[in-house]
Amino acid sequence: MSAMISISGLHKSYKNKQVLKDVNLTLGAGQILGLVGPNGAGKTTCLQALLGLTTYDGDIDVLGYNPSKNREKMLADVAYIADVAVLPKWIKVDQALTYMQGVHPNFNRQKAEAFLSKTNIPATAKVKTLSKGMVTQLHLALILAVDAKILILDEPTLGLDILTRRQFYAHLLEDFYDADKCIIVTTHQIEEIEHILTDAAFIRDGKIVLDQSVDDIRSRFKLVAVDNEHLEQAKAHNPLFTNSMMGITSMLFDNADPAILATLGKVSTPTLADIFVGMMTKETIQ
Ligand SMILES: Nc1ncnc2c1ncn2[C@@H]1O[C@H](COP(=O)(O)OP(=O)(O)OP(=O)(O)O)[C@@H](O)[C@H]1O
Repeated sequence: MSAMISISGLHKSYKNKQVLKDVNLTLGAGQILGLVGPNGAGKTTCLQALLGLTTYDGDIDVLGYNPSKNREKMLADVAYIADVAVLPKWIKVDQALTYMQGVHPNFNRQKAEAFLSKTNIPATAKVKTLSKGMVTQLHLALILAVDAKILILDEPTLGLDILTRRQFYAHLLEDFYDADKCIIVTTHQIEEIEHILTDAAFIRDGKIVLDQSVDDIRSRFKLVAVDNEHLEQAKAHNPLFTNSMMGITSMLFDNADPAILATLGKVSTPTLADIFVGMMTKETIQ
């Protein structure tokens, strides 16, 4: 797999505050990476560096371009969407298409119109008269009509209801994604994007604390509903996270011996959200 995006030794500080600390990430065709972290972890700053929107120290290569030096050329093949609330309320649907045509060299207006013709969105409607779901569809039409190799989504579904959030990701897979493209999506709500990700990177206080394929993550971490008589024994195996609820104690283990875990209780594969909570609550990070 040759890299479409390569970030190495990325550091960023605002005044005296270091907000990105030695970030290293690589992404190739067919990968959908979830960059997940709590508020203020550095997700947006990382994407801004990637897009050449902020200064940084370190090396970033996007499709052979250095974003801080060749931003314009790079953006011909990169589509970037911040949260969908950024569409101005006063703009009409057809004006939004004209705007995109003006700013994006690879925007295909016919493709956007064909997508919109399958919705109930009138071309002359102003954004402020559309429901949130319709705004999402309009946003999708704008994204999908950009013939980009890389799609960068920063909290794309912030403020949308659960149905429209799900619809957004379903369309993304059906209408944008293919094996020649890659996508980075940031979110706090990992449970909603877990099913579309091939890879996940967890970021905490500007540091990447986990970066692996979802398959590898699922085989590395295990959740055990520990039998009461084995609690002390289980603790001795250093669980990453322990949660007791309604008389059941669940422990999350990282890279533990499956044969030992099986003696402690019922073993299952945790969701990425479970692992995220475990990694974020851990006091010290190796
Ligand atoms: N322009 C700026 N000037 C000073 N500090 C900034 C600036 N932009 C971001 N920061 C700081 O950098 C850190 C990372 O911010 P960033 O927006 O990248 O986090 P995030 O993970 O995207 O957070 P959220 O999920 O809340 O959007 C925060 O501590 C933030 O206060």
